Amino acid sequence: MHSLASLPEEDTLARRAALERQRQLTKPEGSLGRLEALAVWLASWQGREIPSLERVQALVFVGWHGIADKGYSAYPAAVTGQMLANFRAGGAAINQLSALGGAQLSVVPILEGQSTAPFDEGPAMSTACCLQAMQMGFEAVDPQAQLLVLGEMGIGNTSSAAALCTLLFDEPGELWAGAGTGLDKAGVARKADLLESVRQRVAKLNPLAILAEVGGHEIAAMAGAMIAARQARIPLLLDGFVVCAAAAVLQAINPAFTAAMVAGHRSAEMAHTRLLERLGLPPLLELGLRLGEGSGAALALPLLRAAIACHAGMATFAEAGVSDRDA
Ligand SMILES: Cc1cc2ncn([C@H]3O[C@H](COP(=O)(O)O)[C@@H](O)[C@H]3O)c2cc1C
Ligand SMILES: O=C(O)c1cccnc1
Repeated sequence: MHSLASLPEEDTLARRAALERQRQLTKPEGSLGRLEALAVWLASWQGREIPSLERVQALVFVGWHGIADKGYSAYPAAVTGQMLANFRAGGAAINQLSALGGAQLSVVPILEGQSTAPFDEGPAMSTACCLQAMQMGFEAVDPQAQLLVLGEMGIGNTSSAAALCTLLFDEPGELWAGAGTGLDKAGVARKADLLESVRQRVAKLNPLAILAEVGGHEIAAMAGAMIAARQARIPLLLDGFVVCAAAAVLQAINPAFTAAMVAGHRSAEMAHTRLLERLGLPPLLELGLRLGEGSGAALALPLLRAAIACHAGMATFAEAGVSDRDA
């Protein structure tokens, strides 16, 4: 996975060309708002003045969590494997939304049949296991993809993601505990206690050690995929709280990671707002989703397509014979 200390930069020439093109298109400067920035962002990471989204990859990683047997999710741990079958049969939300957004979906179980250890007792994963899961994610990325959408499935993984945030930012667990699949108030309070006890138990660790300590296999795989994408300069569309927690691990290693990321949506999971602020990423959509699977990112894909459609298809002032403001 090479060094994470130096990451490839965006293509500043492509960026400048895209900015210049935006200036010449037949609209008041800035009038397409974030669509303009999205087109320029895609151009700068794809390294071309006019970006393309013909080849979009959606990767959903599935992981099994030891903590899921301890009542921190509203649903039983068995749902993880059952949903894996549902993804394969085409029956999950992400199957519909990735098809609608024009993404090629792959579902990748990470260390199937092997749960992480419950992190209330000790480390969730060994370092070797964490690296293995990261490697699986790394290798799942299509090097030719023009954009990557990541998603996850794993009952218990909002506890894992919240524990990651608690340790990465060294903040009280109650700031990061949310309802996940639908815990009630008492359930969320118990989840906050879990996070706080982990914070007391675990000494200050580096970000990768934190990932092994409280992460899930699918979260480690997402981190690996994010590294692969970044090293290939593939821009990344983020989903909800759990995907963003994987991104936070990388941001803690190198803050430059987030430059190639856009947040597809703000999830209804309470702490996602706080996490997006920490990542410095304003969300594109806010629809009250709290599903995961990459659903919120897939839903934002048509916005990126709209940005490119305008960027690529609009006439310039010169082409259309329309007077520019200084004329
Ligand atoms: C049927 C079903 C489908 C899902 N698809 C995603 N999740 C989401 O819920 C889980 C995290 O929430 P918690 O930490 O509360 O368990 C993850 O699997 C996540 O992807 C689902 C959950 C369920 C029940
Ligand atoms: O925001 C998310 O990613 C999320 C929220 C609830 C359940 N699973 C995922």
